[in-house]
Formats: sequence, structure tokens, C-alpha cells
Amino acid sequence: MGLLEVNDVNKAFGGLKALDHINLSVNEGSVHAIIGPNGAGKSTLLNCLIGRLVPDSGTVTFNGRSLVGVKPYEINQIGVSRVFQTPEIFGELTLLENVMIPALAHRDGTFRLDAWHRMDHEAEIRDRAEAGLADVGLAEKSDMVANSLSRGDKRRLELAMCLTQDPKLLLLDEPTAGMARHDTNRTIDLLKEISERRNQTMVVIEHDMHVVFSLAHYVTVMAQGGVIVEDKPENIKGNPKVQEAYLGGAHL
Ligand SMILES: Nc1ncnc2c1ncn2[C@@H]1O[C@H](COP(=O)(O)OP(=O)(O)OP(=O)(O)O)[C@@H](O)[C@H]1O
Repeated sequence: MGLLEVNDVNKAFGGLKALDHINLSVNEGSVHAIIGPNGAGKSTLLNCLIGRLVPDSGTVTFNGRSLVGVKPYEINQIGVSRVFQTPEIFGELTLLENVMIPALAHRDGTFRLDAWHRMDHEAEIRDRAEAGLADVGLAEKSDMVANSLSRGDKRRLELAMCLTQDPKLLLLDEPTAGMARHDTNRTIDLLKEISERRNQTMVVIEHDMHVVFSLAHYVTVMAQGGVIVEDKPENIKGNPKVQEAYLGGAHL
């Protein structure tokens, strides 16, 4: 049994079957990529994993617990963190302050403003936040204001915010979207390092095949709401079903 198990999940929008009998099993410690052409259903699936959408039928189980109907913040509290395509950071705050917020929320189980105001004396939270920034190579920029960061660094900051919560499962939605090649390669190296050092389970939605083939241990290919192939990356590339799904779309 995987850390995350999706069984026979369906989700329709009106007459459109965005998810059509989806099954997915993600093993602990693995990096599992979900790929597929535009409109395949990847975001809909991700939203079902984080509680933003409720499947019409089927089960989603994380660490033995059903996630169906569970609120997003509760899913986050039980160990699922998501890095968004557009970083959700506090632009006016410093990097350290940004990371202290989830570190505090993780310790208290919720974020309370009165706790935030007493933060100056919280060495434990500060240490945790500094370690999170060091994990993503941003320690030297800890006093900078988040808005002044490059796009790549903003995404690394958000990753640090997720890591301070010690997630059992990290969901990454196109972690390299919009990045130049050298920044993409830096992000791949960083995610690989985190995966190995923390034995971090990750689900990565990604369009860039260079990222998928560099990072993933296992790949699920979706098209038109269904899963068409599941295999190791080396077997995905030449698969005729995958080639067909991508005809005219992304490049393999
Ligand atoms: N809230 C919604 N209401 C109606 N239709 C939706 C909604 N969300 C998604 N869809 C439709 O469901 C299908 C799957 O969309 P989804 O965004 O999950 O695909 P995707 O694989 O993430 O695509 P992309 O790679 O372009 O982000 C698409 O046809 C989309 O138009």
C-alpha cells in the first residue's frame, strides 16, 4: 500500500469527465511525476488531493486516512504540502519572516497572530526557519524582502516554507514553469537533493520532460481524464500511447 492511494476517482464538470476512473499509488520516498497534455485532468486530480475539490466518487487515502471531504488546512496539517505554480509568499516580509510563519503554524497546529507578535523570543522557530532557508540555498538572503527575489528564488522560498512543516508528501505543481534552463537545472538538483536527503515523497506535475526524466522514479501519464500509462521514466519516452497523446502537444 502506497503512502497515497487514489482509487477509481471520478470528477465531472457538467457533462465533461475531467477525471475518469483514476487510480494512482505513490510509494513512500518516491518521486512520482504526473504528466499529460493540456486538459488531461492533472490539476483537477491535484485539487482532489489537497481538498480544493471533492471527487464525485472513489477514494483518496493518505497514510491510511481518507482525504475525501477533508478541508485543505486539515490535509496540510496531516502532512501534505503543496508548492504552487505562482508562489504564495508574503512579498512585504523578509525571507526569514516568511518561513517563520509556517514553522510557527506547524508547531502550534494553527497560525495565531498573537503568537506571531511574541515571535522575537522564539529561538526554536527562528532556528527551524533558518534551517529551512539553508535547505534551499537562501540562507544568505534571509533579511531581504521577498518581493525583491527573482522568480526562481521566490519558488525556492515557497519550497522552504513547505519544508519547515516537515511534510510527509510534497506536491509540486510545475516547479520549473517559466524558468530559464540554468534555473530549471538548479531546481532539479535541489529537488533531487531534498528527495535523497529527506527520503521525501513527492508528486510532481510537470510539462517539461527534461525535469520529469531527471527527477522522477515513476511516471503516470494522463490524457482526457484517464490514466493511459504508468511506468518508469525510461519506459515512458518510447511508449506509442504516450507519443499519440502528445501529438501536436508537448515534446517528448
Ligand atoms: N472548474 C472547472 N469547471 C469546468 N471545467 C473545468 C474546471 N476545471 C477544469 N475543467 C476542465 O476539466 C478538464 C481538465 O482540466 P485540468 O485543468 O485538470 O487539466 P490539466 O491536465 O491540469 O491541464 P493543463 O496542463 O492545461 O493545466 C479540462 O477540459 C478543463 O477545461
